[in-house]
Amino acid sequence: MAEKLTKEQAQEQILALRAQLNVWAEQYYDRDAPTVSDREYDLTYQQLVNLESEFPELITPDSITQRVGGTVEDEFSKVRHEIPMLSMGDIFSKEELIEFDQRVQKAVGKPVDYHVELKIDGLSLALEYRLGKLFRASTRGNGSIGEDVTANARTIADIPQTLPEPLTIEVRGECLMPKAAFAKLNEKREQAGLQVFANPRNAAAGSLRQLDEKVTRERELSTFIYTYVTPPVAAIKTQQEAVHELARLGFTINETSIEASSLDQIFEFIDHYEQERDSLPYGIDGVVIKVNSLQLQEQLGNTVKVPRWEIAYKFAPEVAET
Ligand SMILES: NC(=O)c1cnc(N)c2cc(Br)sc12
Repeated sequence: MAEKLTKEQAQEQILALRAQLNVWAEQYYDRDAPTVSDREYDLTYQQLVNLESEFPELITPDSITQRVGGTVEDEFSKVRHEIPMLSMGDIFSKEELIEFDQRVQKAVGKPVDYHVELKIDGLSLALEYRLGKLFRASTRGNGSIGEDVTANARTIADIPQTLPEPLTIEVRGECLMPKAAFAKLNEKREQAGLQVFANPRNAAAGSLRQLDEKVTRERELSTFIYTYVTPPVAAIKTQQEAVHELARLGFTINETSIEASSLDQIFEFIDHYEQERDSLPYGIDGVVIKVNSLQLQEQLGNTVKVPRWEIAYKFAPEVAET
């Protein structure tokens, strides 16, 4: 017969089990790359449930056992994206950007203007409104099927719950955790003996995909919205106009974006933000260069996987502070 644990021993084991389960759940949800079998996860989860039932005074609201559902398999209902949430082609040099511009000019038969935007280090988010009310929020998932995170999105301060007009639209952007919120969260987690998040992107993903939206609310998430998906609005001819319309409707847009009629302007933007990156209050991992004309975006279309009208210029990974 195993010796009965003291309360201190039980507390230690409970914290360790929670930390491990949180890491596994985050891997399963944030990167769709589980490192353990469902069986190993479930056995460990059951160990925690047994310990907490033996020592109920040690149960805390943030324990993974306190989530509705609880196990990783059935946390979010699925959402089908009628218009797939595509990723983007990546480039890593100005020579490749010149090649991208040449491909675009060749395809449309003339030089084009671009809209240049920071690539935010967060996770993609789709927001659907019905008659001006937030109807549904979903993650990218695999591009066609994402998770319904509506309850969580309602806790994010800069997401409008109601639009100034009774519009039925879908918009998309990035959900992020600002660097200051990330530092504060990790400090709290370290003090509680919990696994810290590796970076703001994982912290945003882990926070948006919380089953308990009260936890999401505490995480100080924010958004930058950059795509007006549907319905097409005849008066909106360019990405720049689309972003201005998003701002008019109350969405948070990233004010650094510019229109560029030359590659030199784009190079200048890239150089500036590659240098300024550390001083920004949010994480970025590059620059997105989009053909500004929506008609030309339509004409260029997409390859099987990525649009032909936009490209992500990626910065070198940041050197982690030791
Ligand atoms: N400005 C943008 O379009 C933008 C910013 N940040 C991102 N992580 C992404 C991802 C896609 Br796909 S587009 C985009």
